[in-house]
Amino acid sequence: MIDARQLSHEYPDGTTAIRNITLTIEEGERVAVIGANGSGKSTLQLALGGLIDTSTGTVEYFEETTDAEDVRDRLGVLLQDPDDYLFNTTVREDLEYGPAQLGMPRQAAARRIERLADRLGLSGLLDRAPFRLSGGEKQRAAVASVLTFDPDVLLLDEPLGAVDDRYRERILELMTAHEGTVVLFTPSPDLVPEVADRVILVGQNGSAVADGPVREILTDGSLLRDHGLRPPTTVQLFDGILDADEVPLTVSEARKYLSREMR
Ligand SMILES: Nc1ncnc2c1ncn2[C@@H]1O[C@H](COP(=O)(O)OP(=O)(O)OP(=O)(O)O)[C@@H](O)[C@H]1O
Repeated sequence: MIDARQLSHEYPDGTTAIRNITLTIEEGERVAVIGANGSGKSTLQLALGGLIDTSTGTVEYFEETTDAEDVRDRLGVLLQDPDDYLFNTTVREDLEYGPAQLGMPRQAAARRIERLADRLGLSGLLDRAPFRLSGGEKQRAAVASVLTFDPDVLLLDEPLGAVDDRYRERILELMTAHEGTVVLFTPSPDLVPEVADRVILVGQNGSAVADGPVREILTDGSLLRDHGLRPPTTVQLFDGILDADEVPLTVSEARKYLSREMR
């Protein structure tokens, strides 16, 4: 789906944000790109989404093209700042924008928007001006706006930062239910096992320092700490008590483990 070769990017002020990153993301994969603040995740997302011209390297999409504009309708890129998505007069218009750009039939688009608005608690806010939404509402509206046109690949930069637990669950469910490929960029290892089966760790110098199965990377405390992160809370909790191959990665796995043990 996405084949990136030797991506490096230096911003005009001389900051090198990503260094020589090569990665391939296959159809249907669920990948989390993790890294500390400033490690280069957002820059990598912009590069994979074809929104910056990197200093070096190429990205090939769907074995077809290296020009993201040719496949814009197949890429759902959610940037970190919801304000980048919400620029129309009302939330409804923002949600209608993507499908309209792509020529989706009006009725199908309306049904999709209604369903997403319902799932994300936006139904009562559709006629509101986006700048009059709360931070979490804006983020939910931005998530809805990339899902409206059902892209083959979702590239989501921290889609959960501002939302409360109820909508966090809903967004995770929508990500899990998405039939295509999902790439989540996040500084929070805790989130990763909820959505991904593969992790790419970006080190603080902007290079990809590890790429592998979720359990292998998230239970490697020293690797994560070396790059400014910590293992998920449950892994920390069971550190030294359970082996890496049995340690619960999520709260629900931990509950199952404890209820079995305490029976
Ligand atoms: N427009 C810019 N001009 C100059 N430097 C930038 C620019 N945007 C980001 N950087 C720098 O590039 C590096 C990588 O930033 P990036 O936003 O990609 O990191 P990140 O991993 O997404 O961080 P966070 O977790 O804080 O969102 C940082 O050192 C940052 O200061």
